[in-house]
Amino acid sequence: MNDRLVRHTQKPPVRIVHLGLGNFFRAHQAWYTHRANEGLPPQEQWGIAAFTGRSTTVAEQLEAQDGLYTLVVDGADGPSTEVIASIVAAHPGTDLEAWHRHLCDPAVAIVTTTVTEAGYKRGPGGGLDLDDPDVRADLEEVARGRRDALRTAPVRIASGLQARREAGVGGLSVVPCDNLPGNGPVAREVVLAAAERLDPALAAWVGDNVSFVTTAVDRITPRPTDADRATVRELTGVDDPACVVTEPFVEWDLAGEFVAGRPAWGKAGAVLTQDVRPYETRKLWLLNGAHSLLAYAGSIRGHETVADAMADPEVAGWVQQWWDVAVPHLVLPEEELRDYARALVDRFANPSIRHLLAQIAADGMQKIPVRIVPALRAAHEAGQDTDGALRAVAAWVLHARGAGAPLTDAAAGRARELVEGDLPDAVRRVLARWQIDEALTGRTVELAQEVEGRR
Ligand SMILES: NC(=O)c1ccc[n+]([C@@H]2O[C@H](COP(=O)([O-])OP(=O)(O)OC[C@H]3O[C@@H](n4cnc5c(N)ncnc54)[C@H](O)[C@@H]3O)[C@@H](O)[C@H]2O)c1
Ligand SMILES: O=P(O)(O)OC[C@@H](O)[C@@H](O)[C@H](O)[C@H](O)CO
Repeated sequence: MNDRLVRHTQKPPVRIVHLGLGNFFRAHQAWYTHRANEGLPPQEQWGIAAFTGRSTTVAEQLEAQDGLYTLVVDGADGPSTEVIASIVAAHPGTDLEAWHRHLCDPAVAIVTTTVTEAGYKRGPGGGLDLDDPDVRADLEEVARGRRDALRTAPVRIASGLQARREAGVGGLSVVPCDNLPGNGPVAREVVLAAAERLDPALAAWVGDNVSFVTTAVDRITPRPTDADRATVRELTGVDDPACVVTEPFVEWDLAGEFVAGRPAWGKAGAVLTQDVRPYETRKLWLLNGAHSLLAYAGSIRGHETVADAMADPEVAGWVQQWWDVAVPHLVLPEEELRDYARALVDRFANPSIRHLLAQIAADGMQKIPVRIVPALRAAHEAGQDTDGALRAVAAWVLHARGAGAPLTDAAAGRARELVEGDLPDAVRRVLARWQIDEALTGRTVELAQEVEGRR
């Protein structure tokens, strides 16, 4: 029998709890933790108890193989495989009993999250969206003294911290790992707002005992396919339904205090720094901004994946034009930024990474304002050409009107309202919502027609 996915050594203790057990977490934070654990006796290692958002599938798959899974790293040198052993317990997000139990464990020092940008449940002003039906349902649930059916990340974390405070086991650090600027302060604000509603004394305790670390994260990790699973079978002889395929490039920058300790992530190349902002903004604008442009304009042109869209010279030219708008408004040295962009061309073209544009297209209402609009505004104010950025906005308007990848957005209703009617009216409303000079309406309409006309 092939015992590749059987644990031969003692499991490390749970010291990290993760919310959002998806593909990226398994390619990134779990990989860094696995590498940091290497060479340490099991008792000194950091084990992770990971929770899905709600579904049970990945948790069941991982539990069936003792938390072990195959990570395939695929790039120019061909694929290599590694069994990752840092996840020691996997739970469906609906298992609130396990969630609270782990958070009361004095050995647990860190909560990491990958719950998507929309998962932080921010309202138009940036704070916790108290009008969100799921947030309201969660707050009503806790008001009734119940903790066993919570759905949203902010209330789940606040409720876990409440249990921890009641258990008297001290503070911990929350480490959000989603692509949004200032993810530490964002997580702090929504968790504190939820804690305040649970109990003002809890909010004060969180303020004094819980730190929120800001991170910039990078590793392109698409949703695995049946073909990926077949590749793992060929390479290892094992059928691993929980396998993940990722690229060789990996980056993690972290700034903030770890009040109860952390793994030696630096051993695996993570950068512990004072300020992640220059790296975070570079990545968010150049990588994620280009991804969003590709997702909308590329899918309208009939492409299915990032690599397909980048093979279309016209679309690749649009990406370069976006970088030309963004680069002058980033703070790192221009040569370093141009090198990063050149490397992105190869990363995007990696044929082994089938990254679906439809997956990246999700939640544009949350993403465009943070990855495209700030550079657009800065370029416009400086009197520079903004076409590269405006095209992304134009393509999103078309997408929200039904072109290209299907609209999947936590704010889909609001998006549809914004873009209904004549195209110029739709563009005008979108520019107003994102505080972009309405004088750019005519040019945005022309760029939309250009993208659409070449569908
Ligand atoms: N995939 C990547 O290449 C990549 C790279 C960098 C950062 N990220 C960040 O990680 C996030 C997740 O990406 P992924 O590829 O792992 O996606 P995924 O779909 O594989 O996993 C997402 C996980 O988050 C959970 N989730 C979704 N919405 C939630 C919510 N509202 N509340 C709580 N949990 C929720 C899901 O149930 C799932 O467990 C992205 O949105 C992005 O912010 C991804
Ligand atoms: O949902 P998003 O857009 O935040 O993420 C989709 C991709 O752009 C993203 O996952 C990148 O692959 C990743 O950010 C690379 O590090």
